[in-house]
Amino acid sequence: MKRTRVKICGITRHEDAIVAAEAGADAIGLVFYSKSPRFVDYTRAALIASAVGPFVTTVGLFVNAAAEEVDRAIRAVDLQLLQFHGDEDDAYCRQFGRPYIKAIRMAPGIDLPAIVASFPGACGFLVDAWHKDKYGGTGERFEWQRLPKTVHFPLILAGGLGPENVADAVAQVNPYGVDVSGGVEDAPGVKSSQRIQQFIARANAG
Ligand SMILES: O=C(O)c1ccccc1NCC(=O)[C@H](O)[C@H](O)COP(=O)(O)O
Repeated sequence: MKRTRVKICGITRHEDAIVAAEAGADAIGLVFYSKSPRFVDYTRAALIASAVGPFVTTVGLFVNAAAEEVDRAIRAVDLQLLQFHGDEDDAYCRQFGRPYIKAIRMAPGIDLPAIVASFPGACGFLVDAWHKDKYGGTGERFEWQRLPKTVHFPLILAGGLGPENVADAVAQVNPYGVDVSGGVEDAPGVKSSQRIQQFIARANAG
C-alpha cells in the first residue's frame, strides 16, 4: 500500500523535532526567512537538525534569499533538501548542488503545468495556499479540486492542513506527501506534540 510522506514544517524547538521524528515524520522544515514567526538562525537550526537522526530529511526553506545565505545555511546545518517559496527561478534553485522542491502558491488562475515545466531541476513541488501578503505558513487551504487528477511529479500538498482534515486531503488528492505547519501548533513556532502525533497517524489512516 502506498504511504503518504509527511513533512512537519516550521520547527523552532529541539524538542518538537524529537517528537516529530519519533512520531514518524519523513522530513522537518527549517525556515530561514527572517520575516517568518518560525525563523531560525543557523545555530538553532543546526541543533534542531541534530535531533532527528539520519533517516529524517532536514529541509531548509528560503524566500528570495541571497545565494550566499543559502550557501551559509547549507554549510552550517548540512541541509539535505532545499525548498524555495519565493520568486526564484530554476537556474537560481539549481546552483546549490542540492536537491530542491519548489513551492507553488495557488494564486487565482495560475497555470500549474506551465509553472512545473519551468522548473526542470525540481525533484518535487509543494502546492500551497496563495495569500496576497504571505509567502507561506498561512494556515489557509485552497480548493483541492483545482489540482489535476494525475501528475507526473512528486506533489506535496500544503496549506491549512491539520489532524482534522489530513485524511480527507490524502483521500481526495492522493499526494506524494503532505506538509503542515500552523495546523500542528499551539502558537506560531510552538508545535503541539499531540497534534503532530495525530497528524502523522491520520495522514496514513485511510
Ligand atoms: O511557515 C512560515 O512561516 C513560512 C513563511 C514564509 C514562507 C513559507 C513558510 N512556510 C512554508 C511551509 O512549508 C508551510 O508548512 C506551508 O506553507 C503550510 O503552512 P500551513 O498552512 O501553516 O500549514
